Amino acid sequence: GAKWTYNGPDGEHNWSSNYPFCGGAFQSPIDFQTQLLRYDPNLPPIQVQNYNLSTNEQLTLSNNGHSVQLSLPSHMYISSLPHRYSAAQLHFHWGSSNLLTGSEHTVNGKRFAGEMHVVHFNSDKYPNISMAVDKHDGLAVLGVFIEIGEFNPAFDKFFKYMNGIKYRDQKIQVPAFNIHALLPAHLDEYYRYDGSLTTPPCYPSVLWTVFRRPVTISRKQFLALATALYASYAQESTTVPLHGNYRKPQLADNRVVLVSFKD
Ligand SMILES: NS(=O)(=O)c1c(F)c(F)c(S(=O)(=O)CCO)c(N[C@H]2CCCc3ccccc32)c1F
Ligand SMILES: [Zn+2]
Repeated sequence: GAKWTYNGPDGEHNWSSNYPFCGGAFQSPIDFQTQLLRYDPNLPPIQVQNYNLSTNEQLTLSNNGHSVQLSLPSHMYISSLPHRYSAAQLHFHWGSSNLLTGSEHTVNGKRFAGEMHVVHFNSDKYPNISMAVDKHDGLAVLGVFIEIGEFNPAFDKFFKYMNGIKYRDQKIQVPAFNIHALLPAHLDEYYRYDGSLTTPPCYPSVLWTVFRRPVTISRKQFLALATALYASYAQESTTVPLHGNYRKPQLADNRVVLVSFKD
């Protein structure tokens, strides 16, 4: 599709000229404002299966020009939703080296340092993510806020390979590891709403689950993420740093955000 960026003439305010859904309803991310929240006691804890991958599996770590993404095998899935949602990939959104605020969702205007998304597709109904990506019940994304704090050994399982994918479309194979270790504590506490892809084509096809509790990574780990990658190709003479890859909050319209916690 047409090229798009997070800033400049192809930035998010112009996405809708090439990608009409980006100007439509049910867009993501949104700001989780207290007055939008409604406690729902029937929201079950999130349960995932087969996230503890064996180290003799290999995953593809790639720089797609918009984010760093890690491919995930489809035998990983979410088991606590009405349909089975099988994993496809995980990726990140972050700020920049001097702007430690790059999450997409915000909580009463508070922006976290970054946000991880684990993208799944409805494998009960669709054979692969390409067939699911534009269907109303096609995708389920788990969102995890990232804060600066303690060093996080789980993230280093692939952060240490970032120098191999500095430029757009570079990819490497990395040993698989326990993806569950990337998730926060308390998978029973989360925000839930109907939304969209936060990048073009912005299809309103995502059941969002954003965990209340953040994970922490160290400042050194965050800077590695925020400064290692370029959105430009290796052979290009002008380098374009890959940072600030987060969409601003969209209108909630009259959407309700369900929460699984009372406080
Ligand atoms: N924030 S977000 O909405 O979760 C989100 C991103 F922000 C994001 F950058 C990506 S991307 O890395 O693929 C680059 C642009 O599509 C995705 N990809 C998804 C949806 C598009 C098709 C597809 C096909 C295979 C695997 C994953 C995906 C994405 F879903
Ligand atoms: Zn994302």
